[in-house]
Amino acid sequence: MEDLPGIAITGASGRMGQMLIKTVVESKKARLVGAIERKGHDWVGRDIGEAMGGSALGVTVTDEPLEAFAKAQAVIDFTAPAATIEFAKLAAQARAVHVIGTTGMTVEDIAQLAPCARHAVIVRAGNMSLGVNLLTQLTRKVAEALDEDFDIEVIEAHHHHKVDAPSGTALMLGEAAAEGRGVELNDVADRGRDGITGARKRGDIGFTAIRGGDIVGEHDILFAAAGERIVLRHMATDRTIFARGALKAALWGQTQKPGEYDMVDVLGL
Ligand SMILES: NC(=O)c1ccc[n+]([C@@H]2O[C@H](COP(=O)([O-])OP(=O)(O)OC[C@H]3O[C@@H](n4cnc5c(N)ncnc54)[C@H](O)[C@@H]3O)[C@@H](O)[C@H]2O)c1
Ligand SMILES: O=C(O)C1=N[C@H](C(=O)O)CCC1
Repeated sequence: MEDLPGIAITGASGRMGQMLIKTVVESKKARLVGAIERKGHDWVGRDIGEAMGGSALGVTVTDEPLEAFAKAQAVIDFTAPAATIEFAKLAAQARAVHVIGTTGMTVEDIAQLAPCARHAVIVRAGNMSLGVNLLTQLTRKVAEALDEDFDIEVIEAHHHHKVDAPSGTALMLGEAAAEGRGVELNDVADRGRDGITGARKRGDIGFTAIRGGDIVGEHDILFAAAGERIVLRHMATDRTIFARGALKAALWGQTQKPGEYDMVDVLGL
């Protein structure tokens, strides 16, 4: 048991944090060594298992990430952009693999990860599921095969707590479609239409975000032309798909050289 890679989970009380704790505890390939929450959170100082309403797991929730990371071989981090940038620096210091599921990071945020990736492995993806990462490949292929007579729209739906839009997954799919077309997503993305927008611009990739109830995550890539439409769809019904992918990335990262990777690397797609 002591030989198994030790995993620290940030944002331990969150929707994904709790799912990750369960996934690591149930795994025969890893052990839970740390649970981190933000300063002032009422779970700090409590056993994580008891705080989650179950039996004690022998891991106390801490607000001192570096202490927890120093005991870990990997950190799995589904929190918020500002927290993730700080965690990247600390994971690099601790030489721990940093698996980042956090979405809503800006280009400037992401640029701050590069110096950390000189010292430690970083695996980052807006979606850690096998299905979505496979779908990015299909999206690229379909976009490559069709010309701009087909309008591309990415439509996503998530629960009403989600704070960022478009979702990280929608942006991954948009990137894949843009790559297939041989264009830069930044040059063609049409986000947040409202009012008299004018007619749709040929070649644009549009994004629509729906927020409601407890939707785990749904993504459609629509290719719409005169007289026909193709729709590629992924529907997540359970957050375990993200947690399992993240744990797979943490284990995969143990044998990699420092650098930045994504789930396509992990899954070998
Ligand atoms: N990549 C994926 O596959 C995937 C899947 C699901 C969610 N996500 C992303 O993961 C993130 C979290 O989603 P969620 O639904 O679990 O949100 P959540 O709000 O339920 O959880 C976030 C947690 O992070 C904690 N946190 C914030 N700042 C912190 C800090 N400085 N130190 C320690 N903890 C801190 C919060 O207290 C909270 O417990 C979002 O960005 C979401 O989009 C990604
Ligand atoms: O619940 C969330 O938040 C999710 N975020 C990711 C995204 O932004 O795409 C993955 C799906 C769930």
